[in-house]
Amino acid sequence: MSLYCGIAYRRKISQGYRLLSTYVTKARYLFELKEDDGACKKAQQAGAFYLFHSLAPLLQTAEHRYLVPRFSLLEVESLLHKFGQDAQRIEDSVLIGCSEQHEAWFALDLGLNSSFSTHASLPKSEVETELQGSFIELRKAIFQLNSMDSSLLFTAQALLRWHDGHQFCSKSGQPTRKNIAGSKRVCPSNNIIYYPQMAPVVITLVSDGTRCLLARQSSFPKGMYSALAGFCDIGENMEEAVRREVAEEVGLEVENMQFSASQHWPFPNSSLMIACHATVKPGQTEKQGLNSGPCACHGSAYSTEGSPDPSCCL
Ligand SMILES: NC(=O)C1=CN([C@@H]2O[C@H](COP(=O)(O)OP(=O)(O)OC[C@H]3O[C@@H](n4cnc5c(N)ncnc54)[C@H](O)[C@@H]3O)[C@@H](O)[C@H]2O)C=CC1
Ligand SMILES: [Mg+2]
Repeated sequence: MSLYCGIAYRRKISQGYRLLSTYVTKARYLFELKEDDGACKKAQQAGAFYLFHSLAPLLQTAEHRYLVPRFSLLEVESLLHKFGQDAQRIEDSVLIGCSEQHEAWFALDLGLNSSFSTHASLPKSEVETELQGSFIELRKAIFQLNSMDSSLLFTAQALLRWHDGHQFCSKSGQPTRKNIAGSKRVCPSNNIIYYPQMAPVVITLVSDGTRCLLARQSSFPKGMYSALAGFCDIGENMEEAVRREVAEEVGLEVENMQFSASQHWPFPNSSLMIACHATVKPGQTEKQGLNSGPCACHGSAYSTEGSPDPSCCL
């Protein structure tokens, strides 16, 4: 279906929302907010805002867990007013989801320099005092957040980071303009549309049927091992990326593979982590890293320096 037909179809269908599942109506509502600036602005009126400072989310502590406070549009406006800024800064916010009742959720970064040149970063510690919370690095907070909060904050951070890094058109050099939802940026001089991007990454647990292979990079903390991961090259499908990464990093040839699960991962930039299980032939389990040469560390993990650095254990 063409995009135009798709929108018309969705509008027509919207009259019959009640007949559709909650998930479908929610997905279509979010699509509408991404396409229609007026609808998205209206949704901000009754929406909820998650606040960030230089990509760190505002969190509050409660019994060894982090809570993620949300603010109404009025509360955000009043906060901005208190720090000498006007409500125009809210146009820097990005849509990150909505509730089943269609309360739209947005994220706004008060620390990044605003696209509106008059709006500088707000003072972090004064905002923290005012809001009775702390801006905490997301990586450090992950394990004290519930899964819904961490998924929303992952999305928010990735989107805020993408907008911060894509303020100019790579063809004309002119400033690009975001739509209200933040689902795209457009260059006014040539109408090129930029959409948020993420890089596909395969992460593969290799096995010979009885044992699994873990490896470590020299940048990992001591004692940390993981499955093999790598960015997909342009033109590759998932299967080719798995075969190449396993060959490159540990010198093994994959015989079979199976998709297992996937996850968005915002660090250090937005990736779509595609998790697979792969097997190598039982007779072909001699590993050969790029830097470490053949290894025969059956049963015990060891580390060599250098990167990429498959210190492995099969
Ligand atoms: N086992 C692991 O190494 C784990 C990795 N991850 C995630 O997977 C990602 C990929 O894993 P790596 O082993 O680092 O990948 P990798 O094995 O492909 O090596 C990284 C190198 O790939 C090149 N590269 C190609 N496309 C790139 C792109 N779009 N962005 C950045 N570099 C690119 C760069 O030269 C970079 O130094 C990591 O950034 C990390 O976020 C997550 C959990 C575990
Ligand atoms: Mg790798």
